[in-house]
Amino acid sequence: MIQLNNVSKFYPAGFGRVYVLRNIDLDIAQGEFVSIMGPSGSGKSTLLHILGLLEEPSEGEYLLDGRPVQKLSEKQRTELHRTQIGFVFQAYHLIDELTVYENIETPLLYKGLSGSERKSRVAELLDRFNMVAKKDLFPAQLSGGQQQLVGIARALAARPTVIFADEPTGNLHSDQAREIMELFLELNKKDGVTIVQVTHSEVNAEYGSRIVRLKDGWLELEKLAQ
Ligand SMILES: Nc1ncnc2c1ncn2[C@@H]1O[C@H](COP(=O)(O)OP(=O)(O)OP(=O)(O)O)[C@@H](O)[C@H]1O
Repeated sequence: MIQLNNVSKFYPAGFGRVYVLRNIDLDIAQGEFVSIMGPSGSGKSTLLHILGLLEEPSEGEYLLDGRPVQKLSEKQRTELHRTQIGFVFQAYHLIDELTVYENIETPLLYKGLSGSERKSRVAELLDRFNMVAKKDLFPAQLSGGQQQLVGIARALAARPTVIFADEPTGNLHSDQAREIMELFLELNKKDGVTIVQVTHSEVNAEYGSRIVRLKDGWLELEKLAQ
């Protein structure tokens, strides 16, 4: 589903370049749950942003479902983003002025769905995440864990095939973090959503079926499971 071939990312620095990612080869199959780990500054978020089409590689090729992403037009890429990809951020990135309901509905406004279809999708997510009673509250009136649930519900609203999550539990207590990880596991196992998460936590990483590690922008060789 996801294939990176020799992908690098660099930024200009003085007369040279500073490399953030170097010669990354990575294959992720549909239905996998992959955890990306590595020290601070090793390039994890940059890699996730490239995978989630939020940034472009400087070199190399990214194939998503066999299609070379760099060759797509801006319009095709936006379309792909809206239909296939959900992104979950550590800091939630909810819209403060919108209610829980409206935040979850936002990605659906661009999809040309009927009002009743939108309503039923949001209702289904509110129900699944036990947030029905909170639907008219604003993000500031929720706990961190609840805000992240809304962030995930929003990411799922358009029924993406893959979720990219950048330290989704980084701001949460361990109980809330466990709840989010259990939810990811369920989405992966039951709904077949491919999940790629960046995490600093070994405990969270173990929820994934595979852990890939970055160091100084290099992908370390994967150890085979015992
Ligand atoms: N726009 C930019 N210009 C120059 N350097 C950048 C830019 N964006 C990121 N970097 C550098 O790229 C490196 C990797 O950043 P990245 O956020 O991907 O790391 P990370 O592994 O996610 O770190 P953390 O765990 O601390 O979030 C960092 O050294 C950072 O300073």
